[in-house]
Amino acid sequence: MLIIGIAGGTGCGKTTVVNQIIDSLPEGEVGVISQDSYYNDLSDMPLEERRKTNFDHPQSIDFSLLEEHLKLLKEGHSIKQPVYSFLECNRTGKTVPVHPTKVLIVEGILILTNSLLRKMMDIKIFVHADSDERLIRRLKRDVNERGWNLDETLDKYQSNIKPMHLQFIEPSKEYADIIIPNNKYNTVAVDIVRTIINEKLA
Ligand SMILES: Nc1ncnc2c1ncn2[C@@H]1O[C@H](COP(=O)(O)OP(=O)(O)O)[C@@H](O)[C@H]1O
Ligand SMILES: Nc1ccn([C@@H]2O[C@H](COP(=O)(O)O)[C@@H](O)[C@H]2O)c(=O)n1
Repeated sequence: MLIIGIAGGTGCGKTTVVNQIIDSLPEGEVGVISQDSYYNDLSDMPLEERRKTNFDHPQSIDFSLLEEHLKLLKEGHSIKQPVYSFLECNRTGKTVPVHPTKVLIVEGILILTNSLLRKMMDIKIFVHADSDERLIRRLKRDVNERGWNLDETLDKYQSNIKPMHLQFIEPSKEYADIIIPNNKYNTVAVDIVRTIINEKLA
C-alpha cells in the first residue's frame, strides 16, 4: 500500500486536490481517509460547549485511533471509520467500512504534525494557499455549509484558526516532499501526483 499524506491550512484546497487526483484513477484502487473523521468523541459535552472547542489544535484529534486504523489498513484489514457531523460538532455514533486499497490518501490540516503518521507515509504533500484566499473560502463554507454565522467564523479565525495555523500547521510544511501552490487551480501538480500513483498501480 502506498500512503500519501495531504496537509495544508483550512481552505487551501486539500479536498479539491484529493478529488482531482482520484477522479481519473481506477475506482476502488485509491482510498481516502480524512482527519476530520477522527475528531475526538465529545458526547459528554452539550452542543453549546462542543462549539467552543478549539478544533484546530492537535489535541482535538484522536490520533491514536487514526494511527491504529492506518496500521490495520496497511496490514490488509478493513476498518470501521467514525462518521463526523460538523453541524453537531461530534461523531454521529455511526461508522463506515473502509477496505484496504493499493493507494491510500490521508488528508487533514494536522496530519503532518504527527511523527508516527509521518513515518507511515510514503509521500507527504502540503497544499499552500495564501491566508486571505483561505479565509475567504472558509467564510463561504462555514456560513453556507457548516452552521456558523459571519461573526462566529471571524471570531474563530482570530482565536483558534490563525494562531493554530501559525503554531502547528505552517511549520509542518517542512516535512513535505511536495508543496502544491493552490491560489489558483493547479492541474500540473495534480497531474504529477497522478503519474506517481499510476506508476504504483501499474
Ligand atoms: N484553487 C482554487 N481556487 C479557487 N477556489 C478553490 C480552489 N481550491 C479549492 N477551492 C474552493 O475553496 C473551498 C475550500 O476548498 P477545499 O478543497 O474544501 O479545502 P480544504 O479541504 O483544504 O479545507 C471550496 O469551496 C473549493 O471549491
Ligand atoms: N466541528 C468542527 C470541526 C472542525 N471544524 C474546522 O474544520 C477545519 C478543518 O477542516 P478543513 O476541511 O478546513 O481542512 C478546522 O480548521 C476546524 O476549525 C469546524 O469548523 N467545526
